[in-house]
Amino acid sequence: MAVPGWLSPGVRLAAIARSARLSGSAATRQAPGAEPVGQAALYVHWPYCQKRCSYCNFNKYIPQGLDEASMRSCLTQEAQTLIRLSQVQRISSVFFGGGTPSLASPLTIAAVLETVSRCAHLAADAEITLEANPTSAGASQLAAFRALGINRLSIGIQSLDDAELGLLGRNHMAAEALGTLEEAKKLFSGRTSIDLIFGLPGQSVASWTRRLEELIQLCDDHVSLYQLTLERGTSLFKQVQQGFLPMPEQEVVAEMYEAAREMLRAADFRQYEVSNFARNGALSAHNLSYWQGSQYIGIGPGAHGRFVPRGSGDSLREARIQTLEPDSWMKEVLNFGHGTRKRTALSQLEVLEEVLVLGLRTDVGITHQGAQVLLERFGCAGLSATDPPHTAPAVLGGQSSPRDLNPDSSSKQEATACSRSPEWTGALSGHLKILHPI
Ligand SMILES: C[S@@+](CC[C@H](N)C(=O)[O-])C[C@H]1O[C@@H](n2cnc3c(N)ncnc32)[C@H](O)[C@@H]1O
Ligand SMILES: C[S@@+](CC[C@H](N)C(=O)[O-])C[C@H]1O[C@@H](n2cnc3c(N)ncnc32)[C@H](O)[C@@H]1O
Ligand code: SF4
Repeated sequence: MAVPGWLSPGVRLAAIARSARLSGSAATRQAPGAEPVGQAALYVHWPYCQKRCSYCNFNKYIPQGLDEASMRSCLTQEAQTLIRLSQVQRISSVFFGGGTPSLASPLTIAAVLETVSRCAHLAADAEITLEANPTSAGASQLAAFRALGINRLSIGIQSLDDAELGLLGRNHMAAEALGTLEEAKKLFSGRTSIDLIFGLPGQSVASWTRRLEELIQLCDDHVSLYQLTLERGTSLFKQVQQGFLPMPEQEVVAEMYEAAREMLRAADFRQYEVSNFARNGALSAHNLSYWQGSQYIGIGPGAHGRFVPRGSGDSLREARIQTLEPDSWMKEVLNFGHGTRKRTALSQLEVLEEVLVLGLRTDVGITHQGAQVLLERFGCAGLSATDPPHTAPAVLGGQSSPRDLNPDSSSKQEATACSRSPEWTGALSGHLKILHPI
């Protein structure tokens, strides 16, 4: 299963399993995988931060003599190359993530948006998100970002406790976070999101819920809650390994999560994904498009993408990763027009697996209607999602059980075989009955 790690920061399987119980609530969104092929979401990675947080292993660098004009020109060049390669006519949403994209100059953000609008249709009301760190440097430009077209802001508040912020190695204090939130709510009313982390060393259920209660009084209409993941290679990981910091027990962390869900529900938030809560319909269109299995293009160092490179005559969706290190990435963009380091053609079965796993993260889950669309889209029209598993001889090199149906190979020939295989459909049917037992 090749779902990128960044899709689930801090969320463990236990939490996913818990949230699967949500499956089956009001199905108002588009069926998974039903996105028109002529459109994609666009992710733009800004790889720089002012300081390394103690827990973070995302692709980020502390800049030394950053040449922002070159970075800008490479981002626009890569956006142009990959949008053309995908042949999409419409970009449905744009997300500037990082790293700390609020440290980029408004000129850079504007240049990327201008290029996107030149290469494809970007609707005036398309969701365009920027992640901001609540430092004075990050917050000072918010009005400028709003003016150039950013219409959703995601603020990395993480905690309202200064001691916890110190432990996390953040370079902001709780007061700055609250100041940035106030400012953001004026500029991005109804479209300001906050990120919080729970399950920190030394944190108790009581200290977590007290701070969360405070934030629920002050926040806007979107909250993301991430359980801390101890990532190898981070300084927090080392401190915990060496016994200097005690991690809370898993049961305590589970209690934190359940308590937070309850509090947010009481404040009219809908939990629409394992880690995400929205009220007044403020669901993130961009992040939803990941969970719905839509195409997305990733530009910038280390960005991930999932799209069909129709411009080169291909018809299979590819998982793409851009070169991680910014200077190497820039050289590649200058030489080739893009810095794609890894391309993996995905078989239809692999795409379907991703769609199923990601769909399970949402409250809508995998519905019968969505399953039908999937079956039709992946070449199995006419077979019902509730058909019993077939037992005919396997086509996939002797594999016969659902668990085995995960071919590493992604050759086009095999993908075609997969899509028509009765075993494949049977495996899917079996899964669907488990996932959505209405
Ligand atoms: C990679 S950051 C980028 C945005 C911005 N620089 C910030 O720190 O908010 C996006 C989100 O991932 C979260 N994150 C990063 N590492 C994490 C970890 N080890 N466990 C849980 N969440 C993590 C961050 O806290 C943040 O809310
Ligand atoms: C953890 S999510 C936080 C989203 C936020 N809570 C919101 O509601 O908008 C955002 C982070 O995931 C990572 N990310 C998102 N899309 C990505 C992509 N296509 N390629 C690489 N990283 C991505 C980036 O590090 C980004 O900072
Ligand atoms: S500011 Fe965000 S991206 Fe940068 S190190 Fe901290 S958590 Fe990671």
